[in-house]
Amino acid sequence: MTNPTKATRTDLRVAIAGLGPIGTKVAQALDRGIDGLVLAAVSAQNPEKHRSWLGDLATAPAVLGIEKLADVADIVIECAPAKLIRSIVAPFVGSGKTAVVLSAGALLENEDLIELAKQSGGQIVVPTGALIGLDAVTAAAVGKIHSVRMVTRKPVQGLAGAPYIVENNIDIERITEPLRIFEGTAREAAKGFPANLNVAVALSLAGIGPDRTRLEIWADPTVTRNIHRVEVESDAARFSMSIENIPSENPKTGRITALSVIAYLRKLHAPLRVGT
Ligand SMILES: NC(=O)C1=CN([C@@H]2O[C@H](COP(=O)(O)OP(=O)(O)OC[C@H]3O[C@@H](n4cnc5c(N)ncnc54)[C@H](O)[C@@H]3O)[C@@H](O)[C@H]2O)C=CC1
Ligand SMILES: O=C([O-])CC(=O)C(=O)O
Repeated sequence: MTNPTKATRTDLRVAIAGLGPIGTKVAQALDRGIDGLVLAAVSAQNPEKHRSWLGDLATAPAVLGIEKLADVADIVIECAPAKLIRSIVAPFVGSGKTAVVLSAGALLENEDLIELAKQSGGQIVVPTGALIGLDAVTAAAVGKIHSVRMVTRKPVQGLAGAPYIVENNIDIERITEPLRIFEGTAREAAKGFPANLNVAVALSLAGIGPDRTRLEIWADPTVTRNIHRVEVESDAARFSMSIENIPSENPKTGRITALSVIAYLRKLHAPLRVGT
């Protein structure tokens, strides 16, 4: 028997832009069922490549170009190459909808998207992703944060090909011990490592901004995980946190990133929300 007091609600329609390790896992989780949400559409560069597993889903989503997603969905999960951020996010936030942005580094060069969301009543959500503790950082930022420092260590294949490494002719392929390859701000890291250090930008947006958040990056042949250690000094608390991410099929991307998006989606209609 149905509960007569239970309000009826229309499911929110979710679109996924980019079917790499993040998009694939989130699509499968939505298909298995997340309360109040339905997977409406996906975008892929090469839809043919995904035909088999998409065909195994209980409910097949529409497969559309990124420019069509906002016609059929209320929320988009942007998990595509960073250069596509504007074409994915603008149609959603410009029509008062939500865009969950994984390519957080690219927000710094597309800050007007935040203004667009403000004008249109939309929202850009940067999930905690591959990082840890952004709830504590946003809480500390309500008071005064004095400093935020992050040290990242990645195996060589988690950094290979980054523009900063190529432009500076840094030879990391043959290193046998840890090598510090970068020291600077989160803004500088976003330019030099657009597909490797979104976490640094997410941290900076939660805290004291991309120009005051300091970062070191180490190429470390002795580790197999993407390791981030963060230290925060504030007038409310001093805290340090670290996370050791197991890489997904994309060595630059930790497995936990997709789980963070799924956790966010589960919270949207949950009767109990834990964490800010
Ligand atoms: N915020 C965070 O904590 C983290 C963010 N990221 C970022 O999230 C994004 C996605 O990560 P991954 O899934 O590992 O990336 P990926 O590069 O493995 O997958 C992206 C997918 O988008 C597809 N694509 C390319 N052009 C497309 C188009 N025009 N339309 C639709 N799809 C297109 C690609 O074929 C690929 O399958 C990246 O920008 C990555 O840097 C990754 C890890 C952590
Ligand atoms: O920030 C990123 O783009 C990815 C990352 O470091 C991780 O998954 O550990």
